[in-house]
Amino acid sequence: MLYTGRHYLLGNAGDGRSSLYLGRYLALDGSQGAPVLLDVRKPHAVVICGKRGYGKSYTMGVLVEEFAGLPEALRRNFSVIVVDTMGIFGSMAGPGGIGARVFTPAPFLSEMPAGALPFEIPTGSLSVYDYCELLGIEPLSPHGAVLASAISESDTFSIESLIDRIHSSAASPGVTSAVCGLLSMASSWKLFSPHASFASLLEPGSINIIDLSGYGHDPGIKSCAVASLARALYDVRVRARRRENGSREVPLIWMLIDEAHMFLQPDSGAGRVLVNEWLRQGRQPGLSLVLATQRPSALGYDVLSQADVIVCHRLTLRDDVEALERARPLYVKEPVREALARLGNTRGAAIVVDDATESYHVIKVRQRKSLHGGGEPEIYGAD
Ligand SMILES: Nc1ncnc2c1ncn2[C@@H]1O[C@H](COP(=O)(O)OP(=O)(O)OP(=O)(O)O)[C@@H](O)[C@H]1O
Repeated sequence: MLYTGRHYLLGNAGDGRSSLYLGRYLALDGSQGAPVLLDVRKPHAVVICGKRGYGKSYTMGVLVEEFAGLPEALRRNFSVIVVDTMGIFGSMAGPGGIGARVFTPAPFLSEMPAGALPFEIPTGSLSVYDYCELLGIEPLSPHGAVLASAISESDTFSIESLIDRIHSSAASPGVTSAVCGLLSMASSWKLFSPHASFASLLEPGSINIIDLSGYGHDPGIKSCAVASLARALYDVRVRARRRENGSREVPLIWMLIDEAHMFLQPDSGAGRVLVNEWLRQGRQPGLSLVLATQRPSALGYDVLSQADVIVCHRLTLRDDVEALERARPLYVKEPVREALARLGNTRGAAIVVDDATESYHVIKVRQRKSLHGGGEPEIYGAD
């Protein structure tokens, strides 16, 4: 939409034609003013933070809805991929949704609404270090060496073929049985396949929800899925960028990750690829990242300072406020604590800090059009 009236465009200068409508400016008296938009002509690194229940996943959903609502010709530039750790974005698929597709690992497909698709990780997309991290093996131990040697035998392997290779190797029985036991556990997750590919996530204009909530008890498995996905998508866009000349071979990717602090530990595979490749180098290949978290302090200074847009809902923990204060750009004159006080208890209210325009605003994120799956469950039978 072309915005001729007064509006605030975050992330770039322009007329708002290629932008997502986030909400409205929120005045001190609680009244709402001019529209606030986020440009999508350039890639962005966005952090959405706030304490529990004040609107992080709701705001992420608004961004996804806005992508779905872009005019077809514009929308086809993008592929939107949501890493859904809590299973709350599935309502964007199916009736009353926005045409999103849900992908989930095979063991959880039967729990999903009809139409959900299998999510598999290509075995070759992970490094030896990733497998060691996933299985809790020290890479420089005899166990790590056995695993590394089995993986390096050929580019195409299944977890089951690794087990066979290790059984027929000269490794000691103790090491063999320990590593094969761990690999059998990984095989039971039904998450890996030598023939898997992420190509279907790259359909132009598609909105894809990767529901990993089934592995609720195990953050390591989710982290491994994110590492694999993030690395493969980075490689695809880097290669496409070299060949693209006036046309789009692979859509620009917006990856949105809820509960992002789980994936940004600097010593994890997911943390390394998200920080070193997506945040530091993602602009050139056209990769945008949206990270939502309750705990901005757990993201670390590096991540907060790399973000070019920060959307901060109500926050009360000292560590989190101080983390944002440390990353506060010079153009934000007001201390974060004072700015946050202006939000009060309003759900969906947020401070938005924007590097491109070197400005910050208090906004109220717009209401969702599709059902938000993240509200608290109701209590029945109380009356
Ligand atoms: N912009 C908004 N407009 C109207 N209501 C909102 C808005 N943002 C949030 N809410 C309300 O607040 C509730 C909680 O929001 P949300 O689920 O996004 O919380 P959250 O910050 O992601 O919490 P958690 O960290 O527990 O996941 C929503 O179910 C909705 O009712």
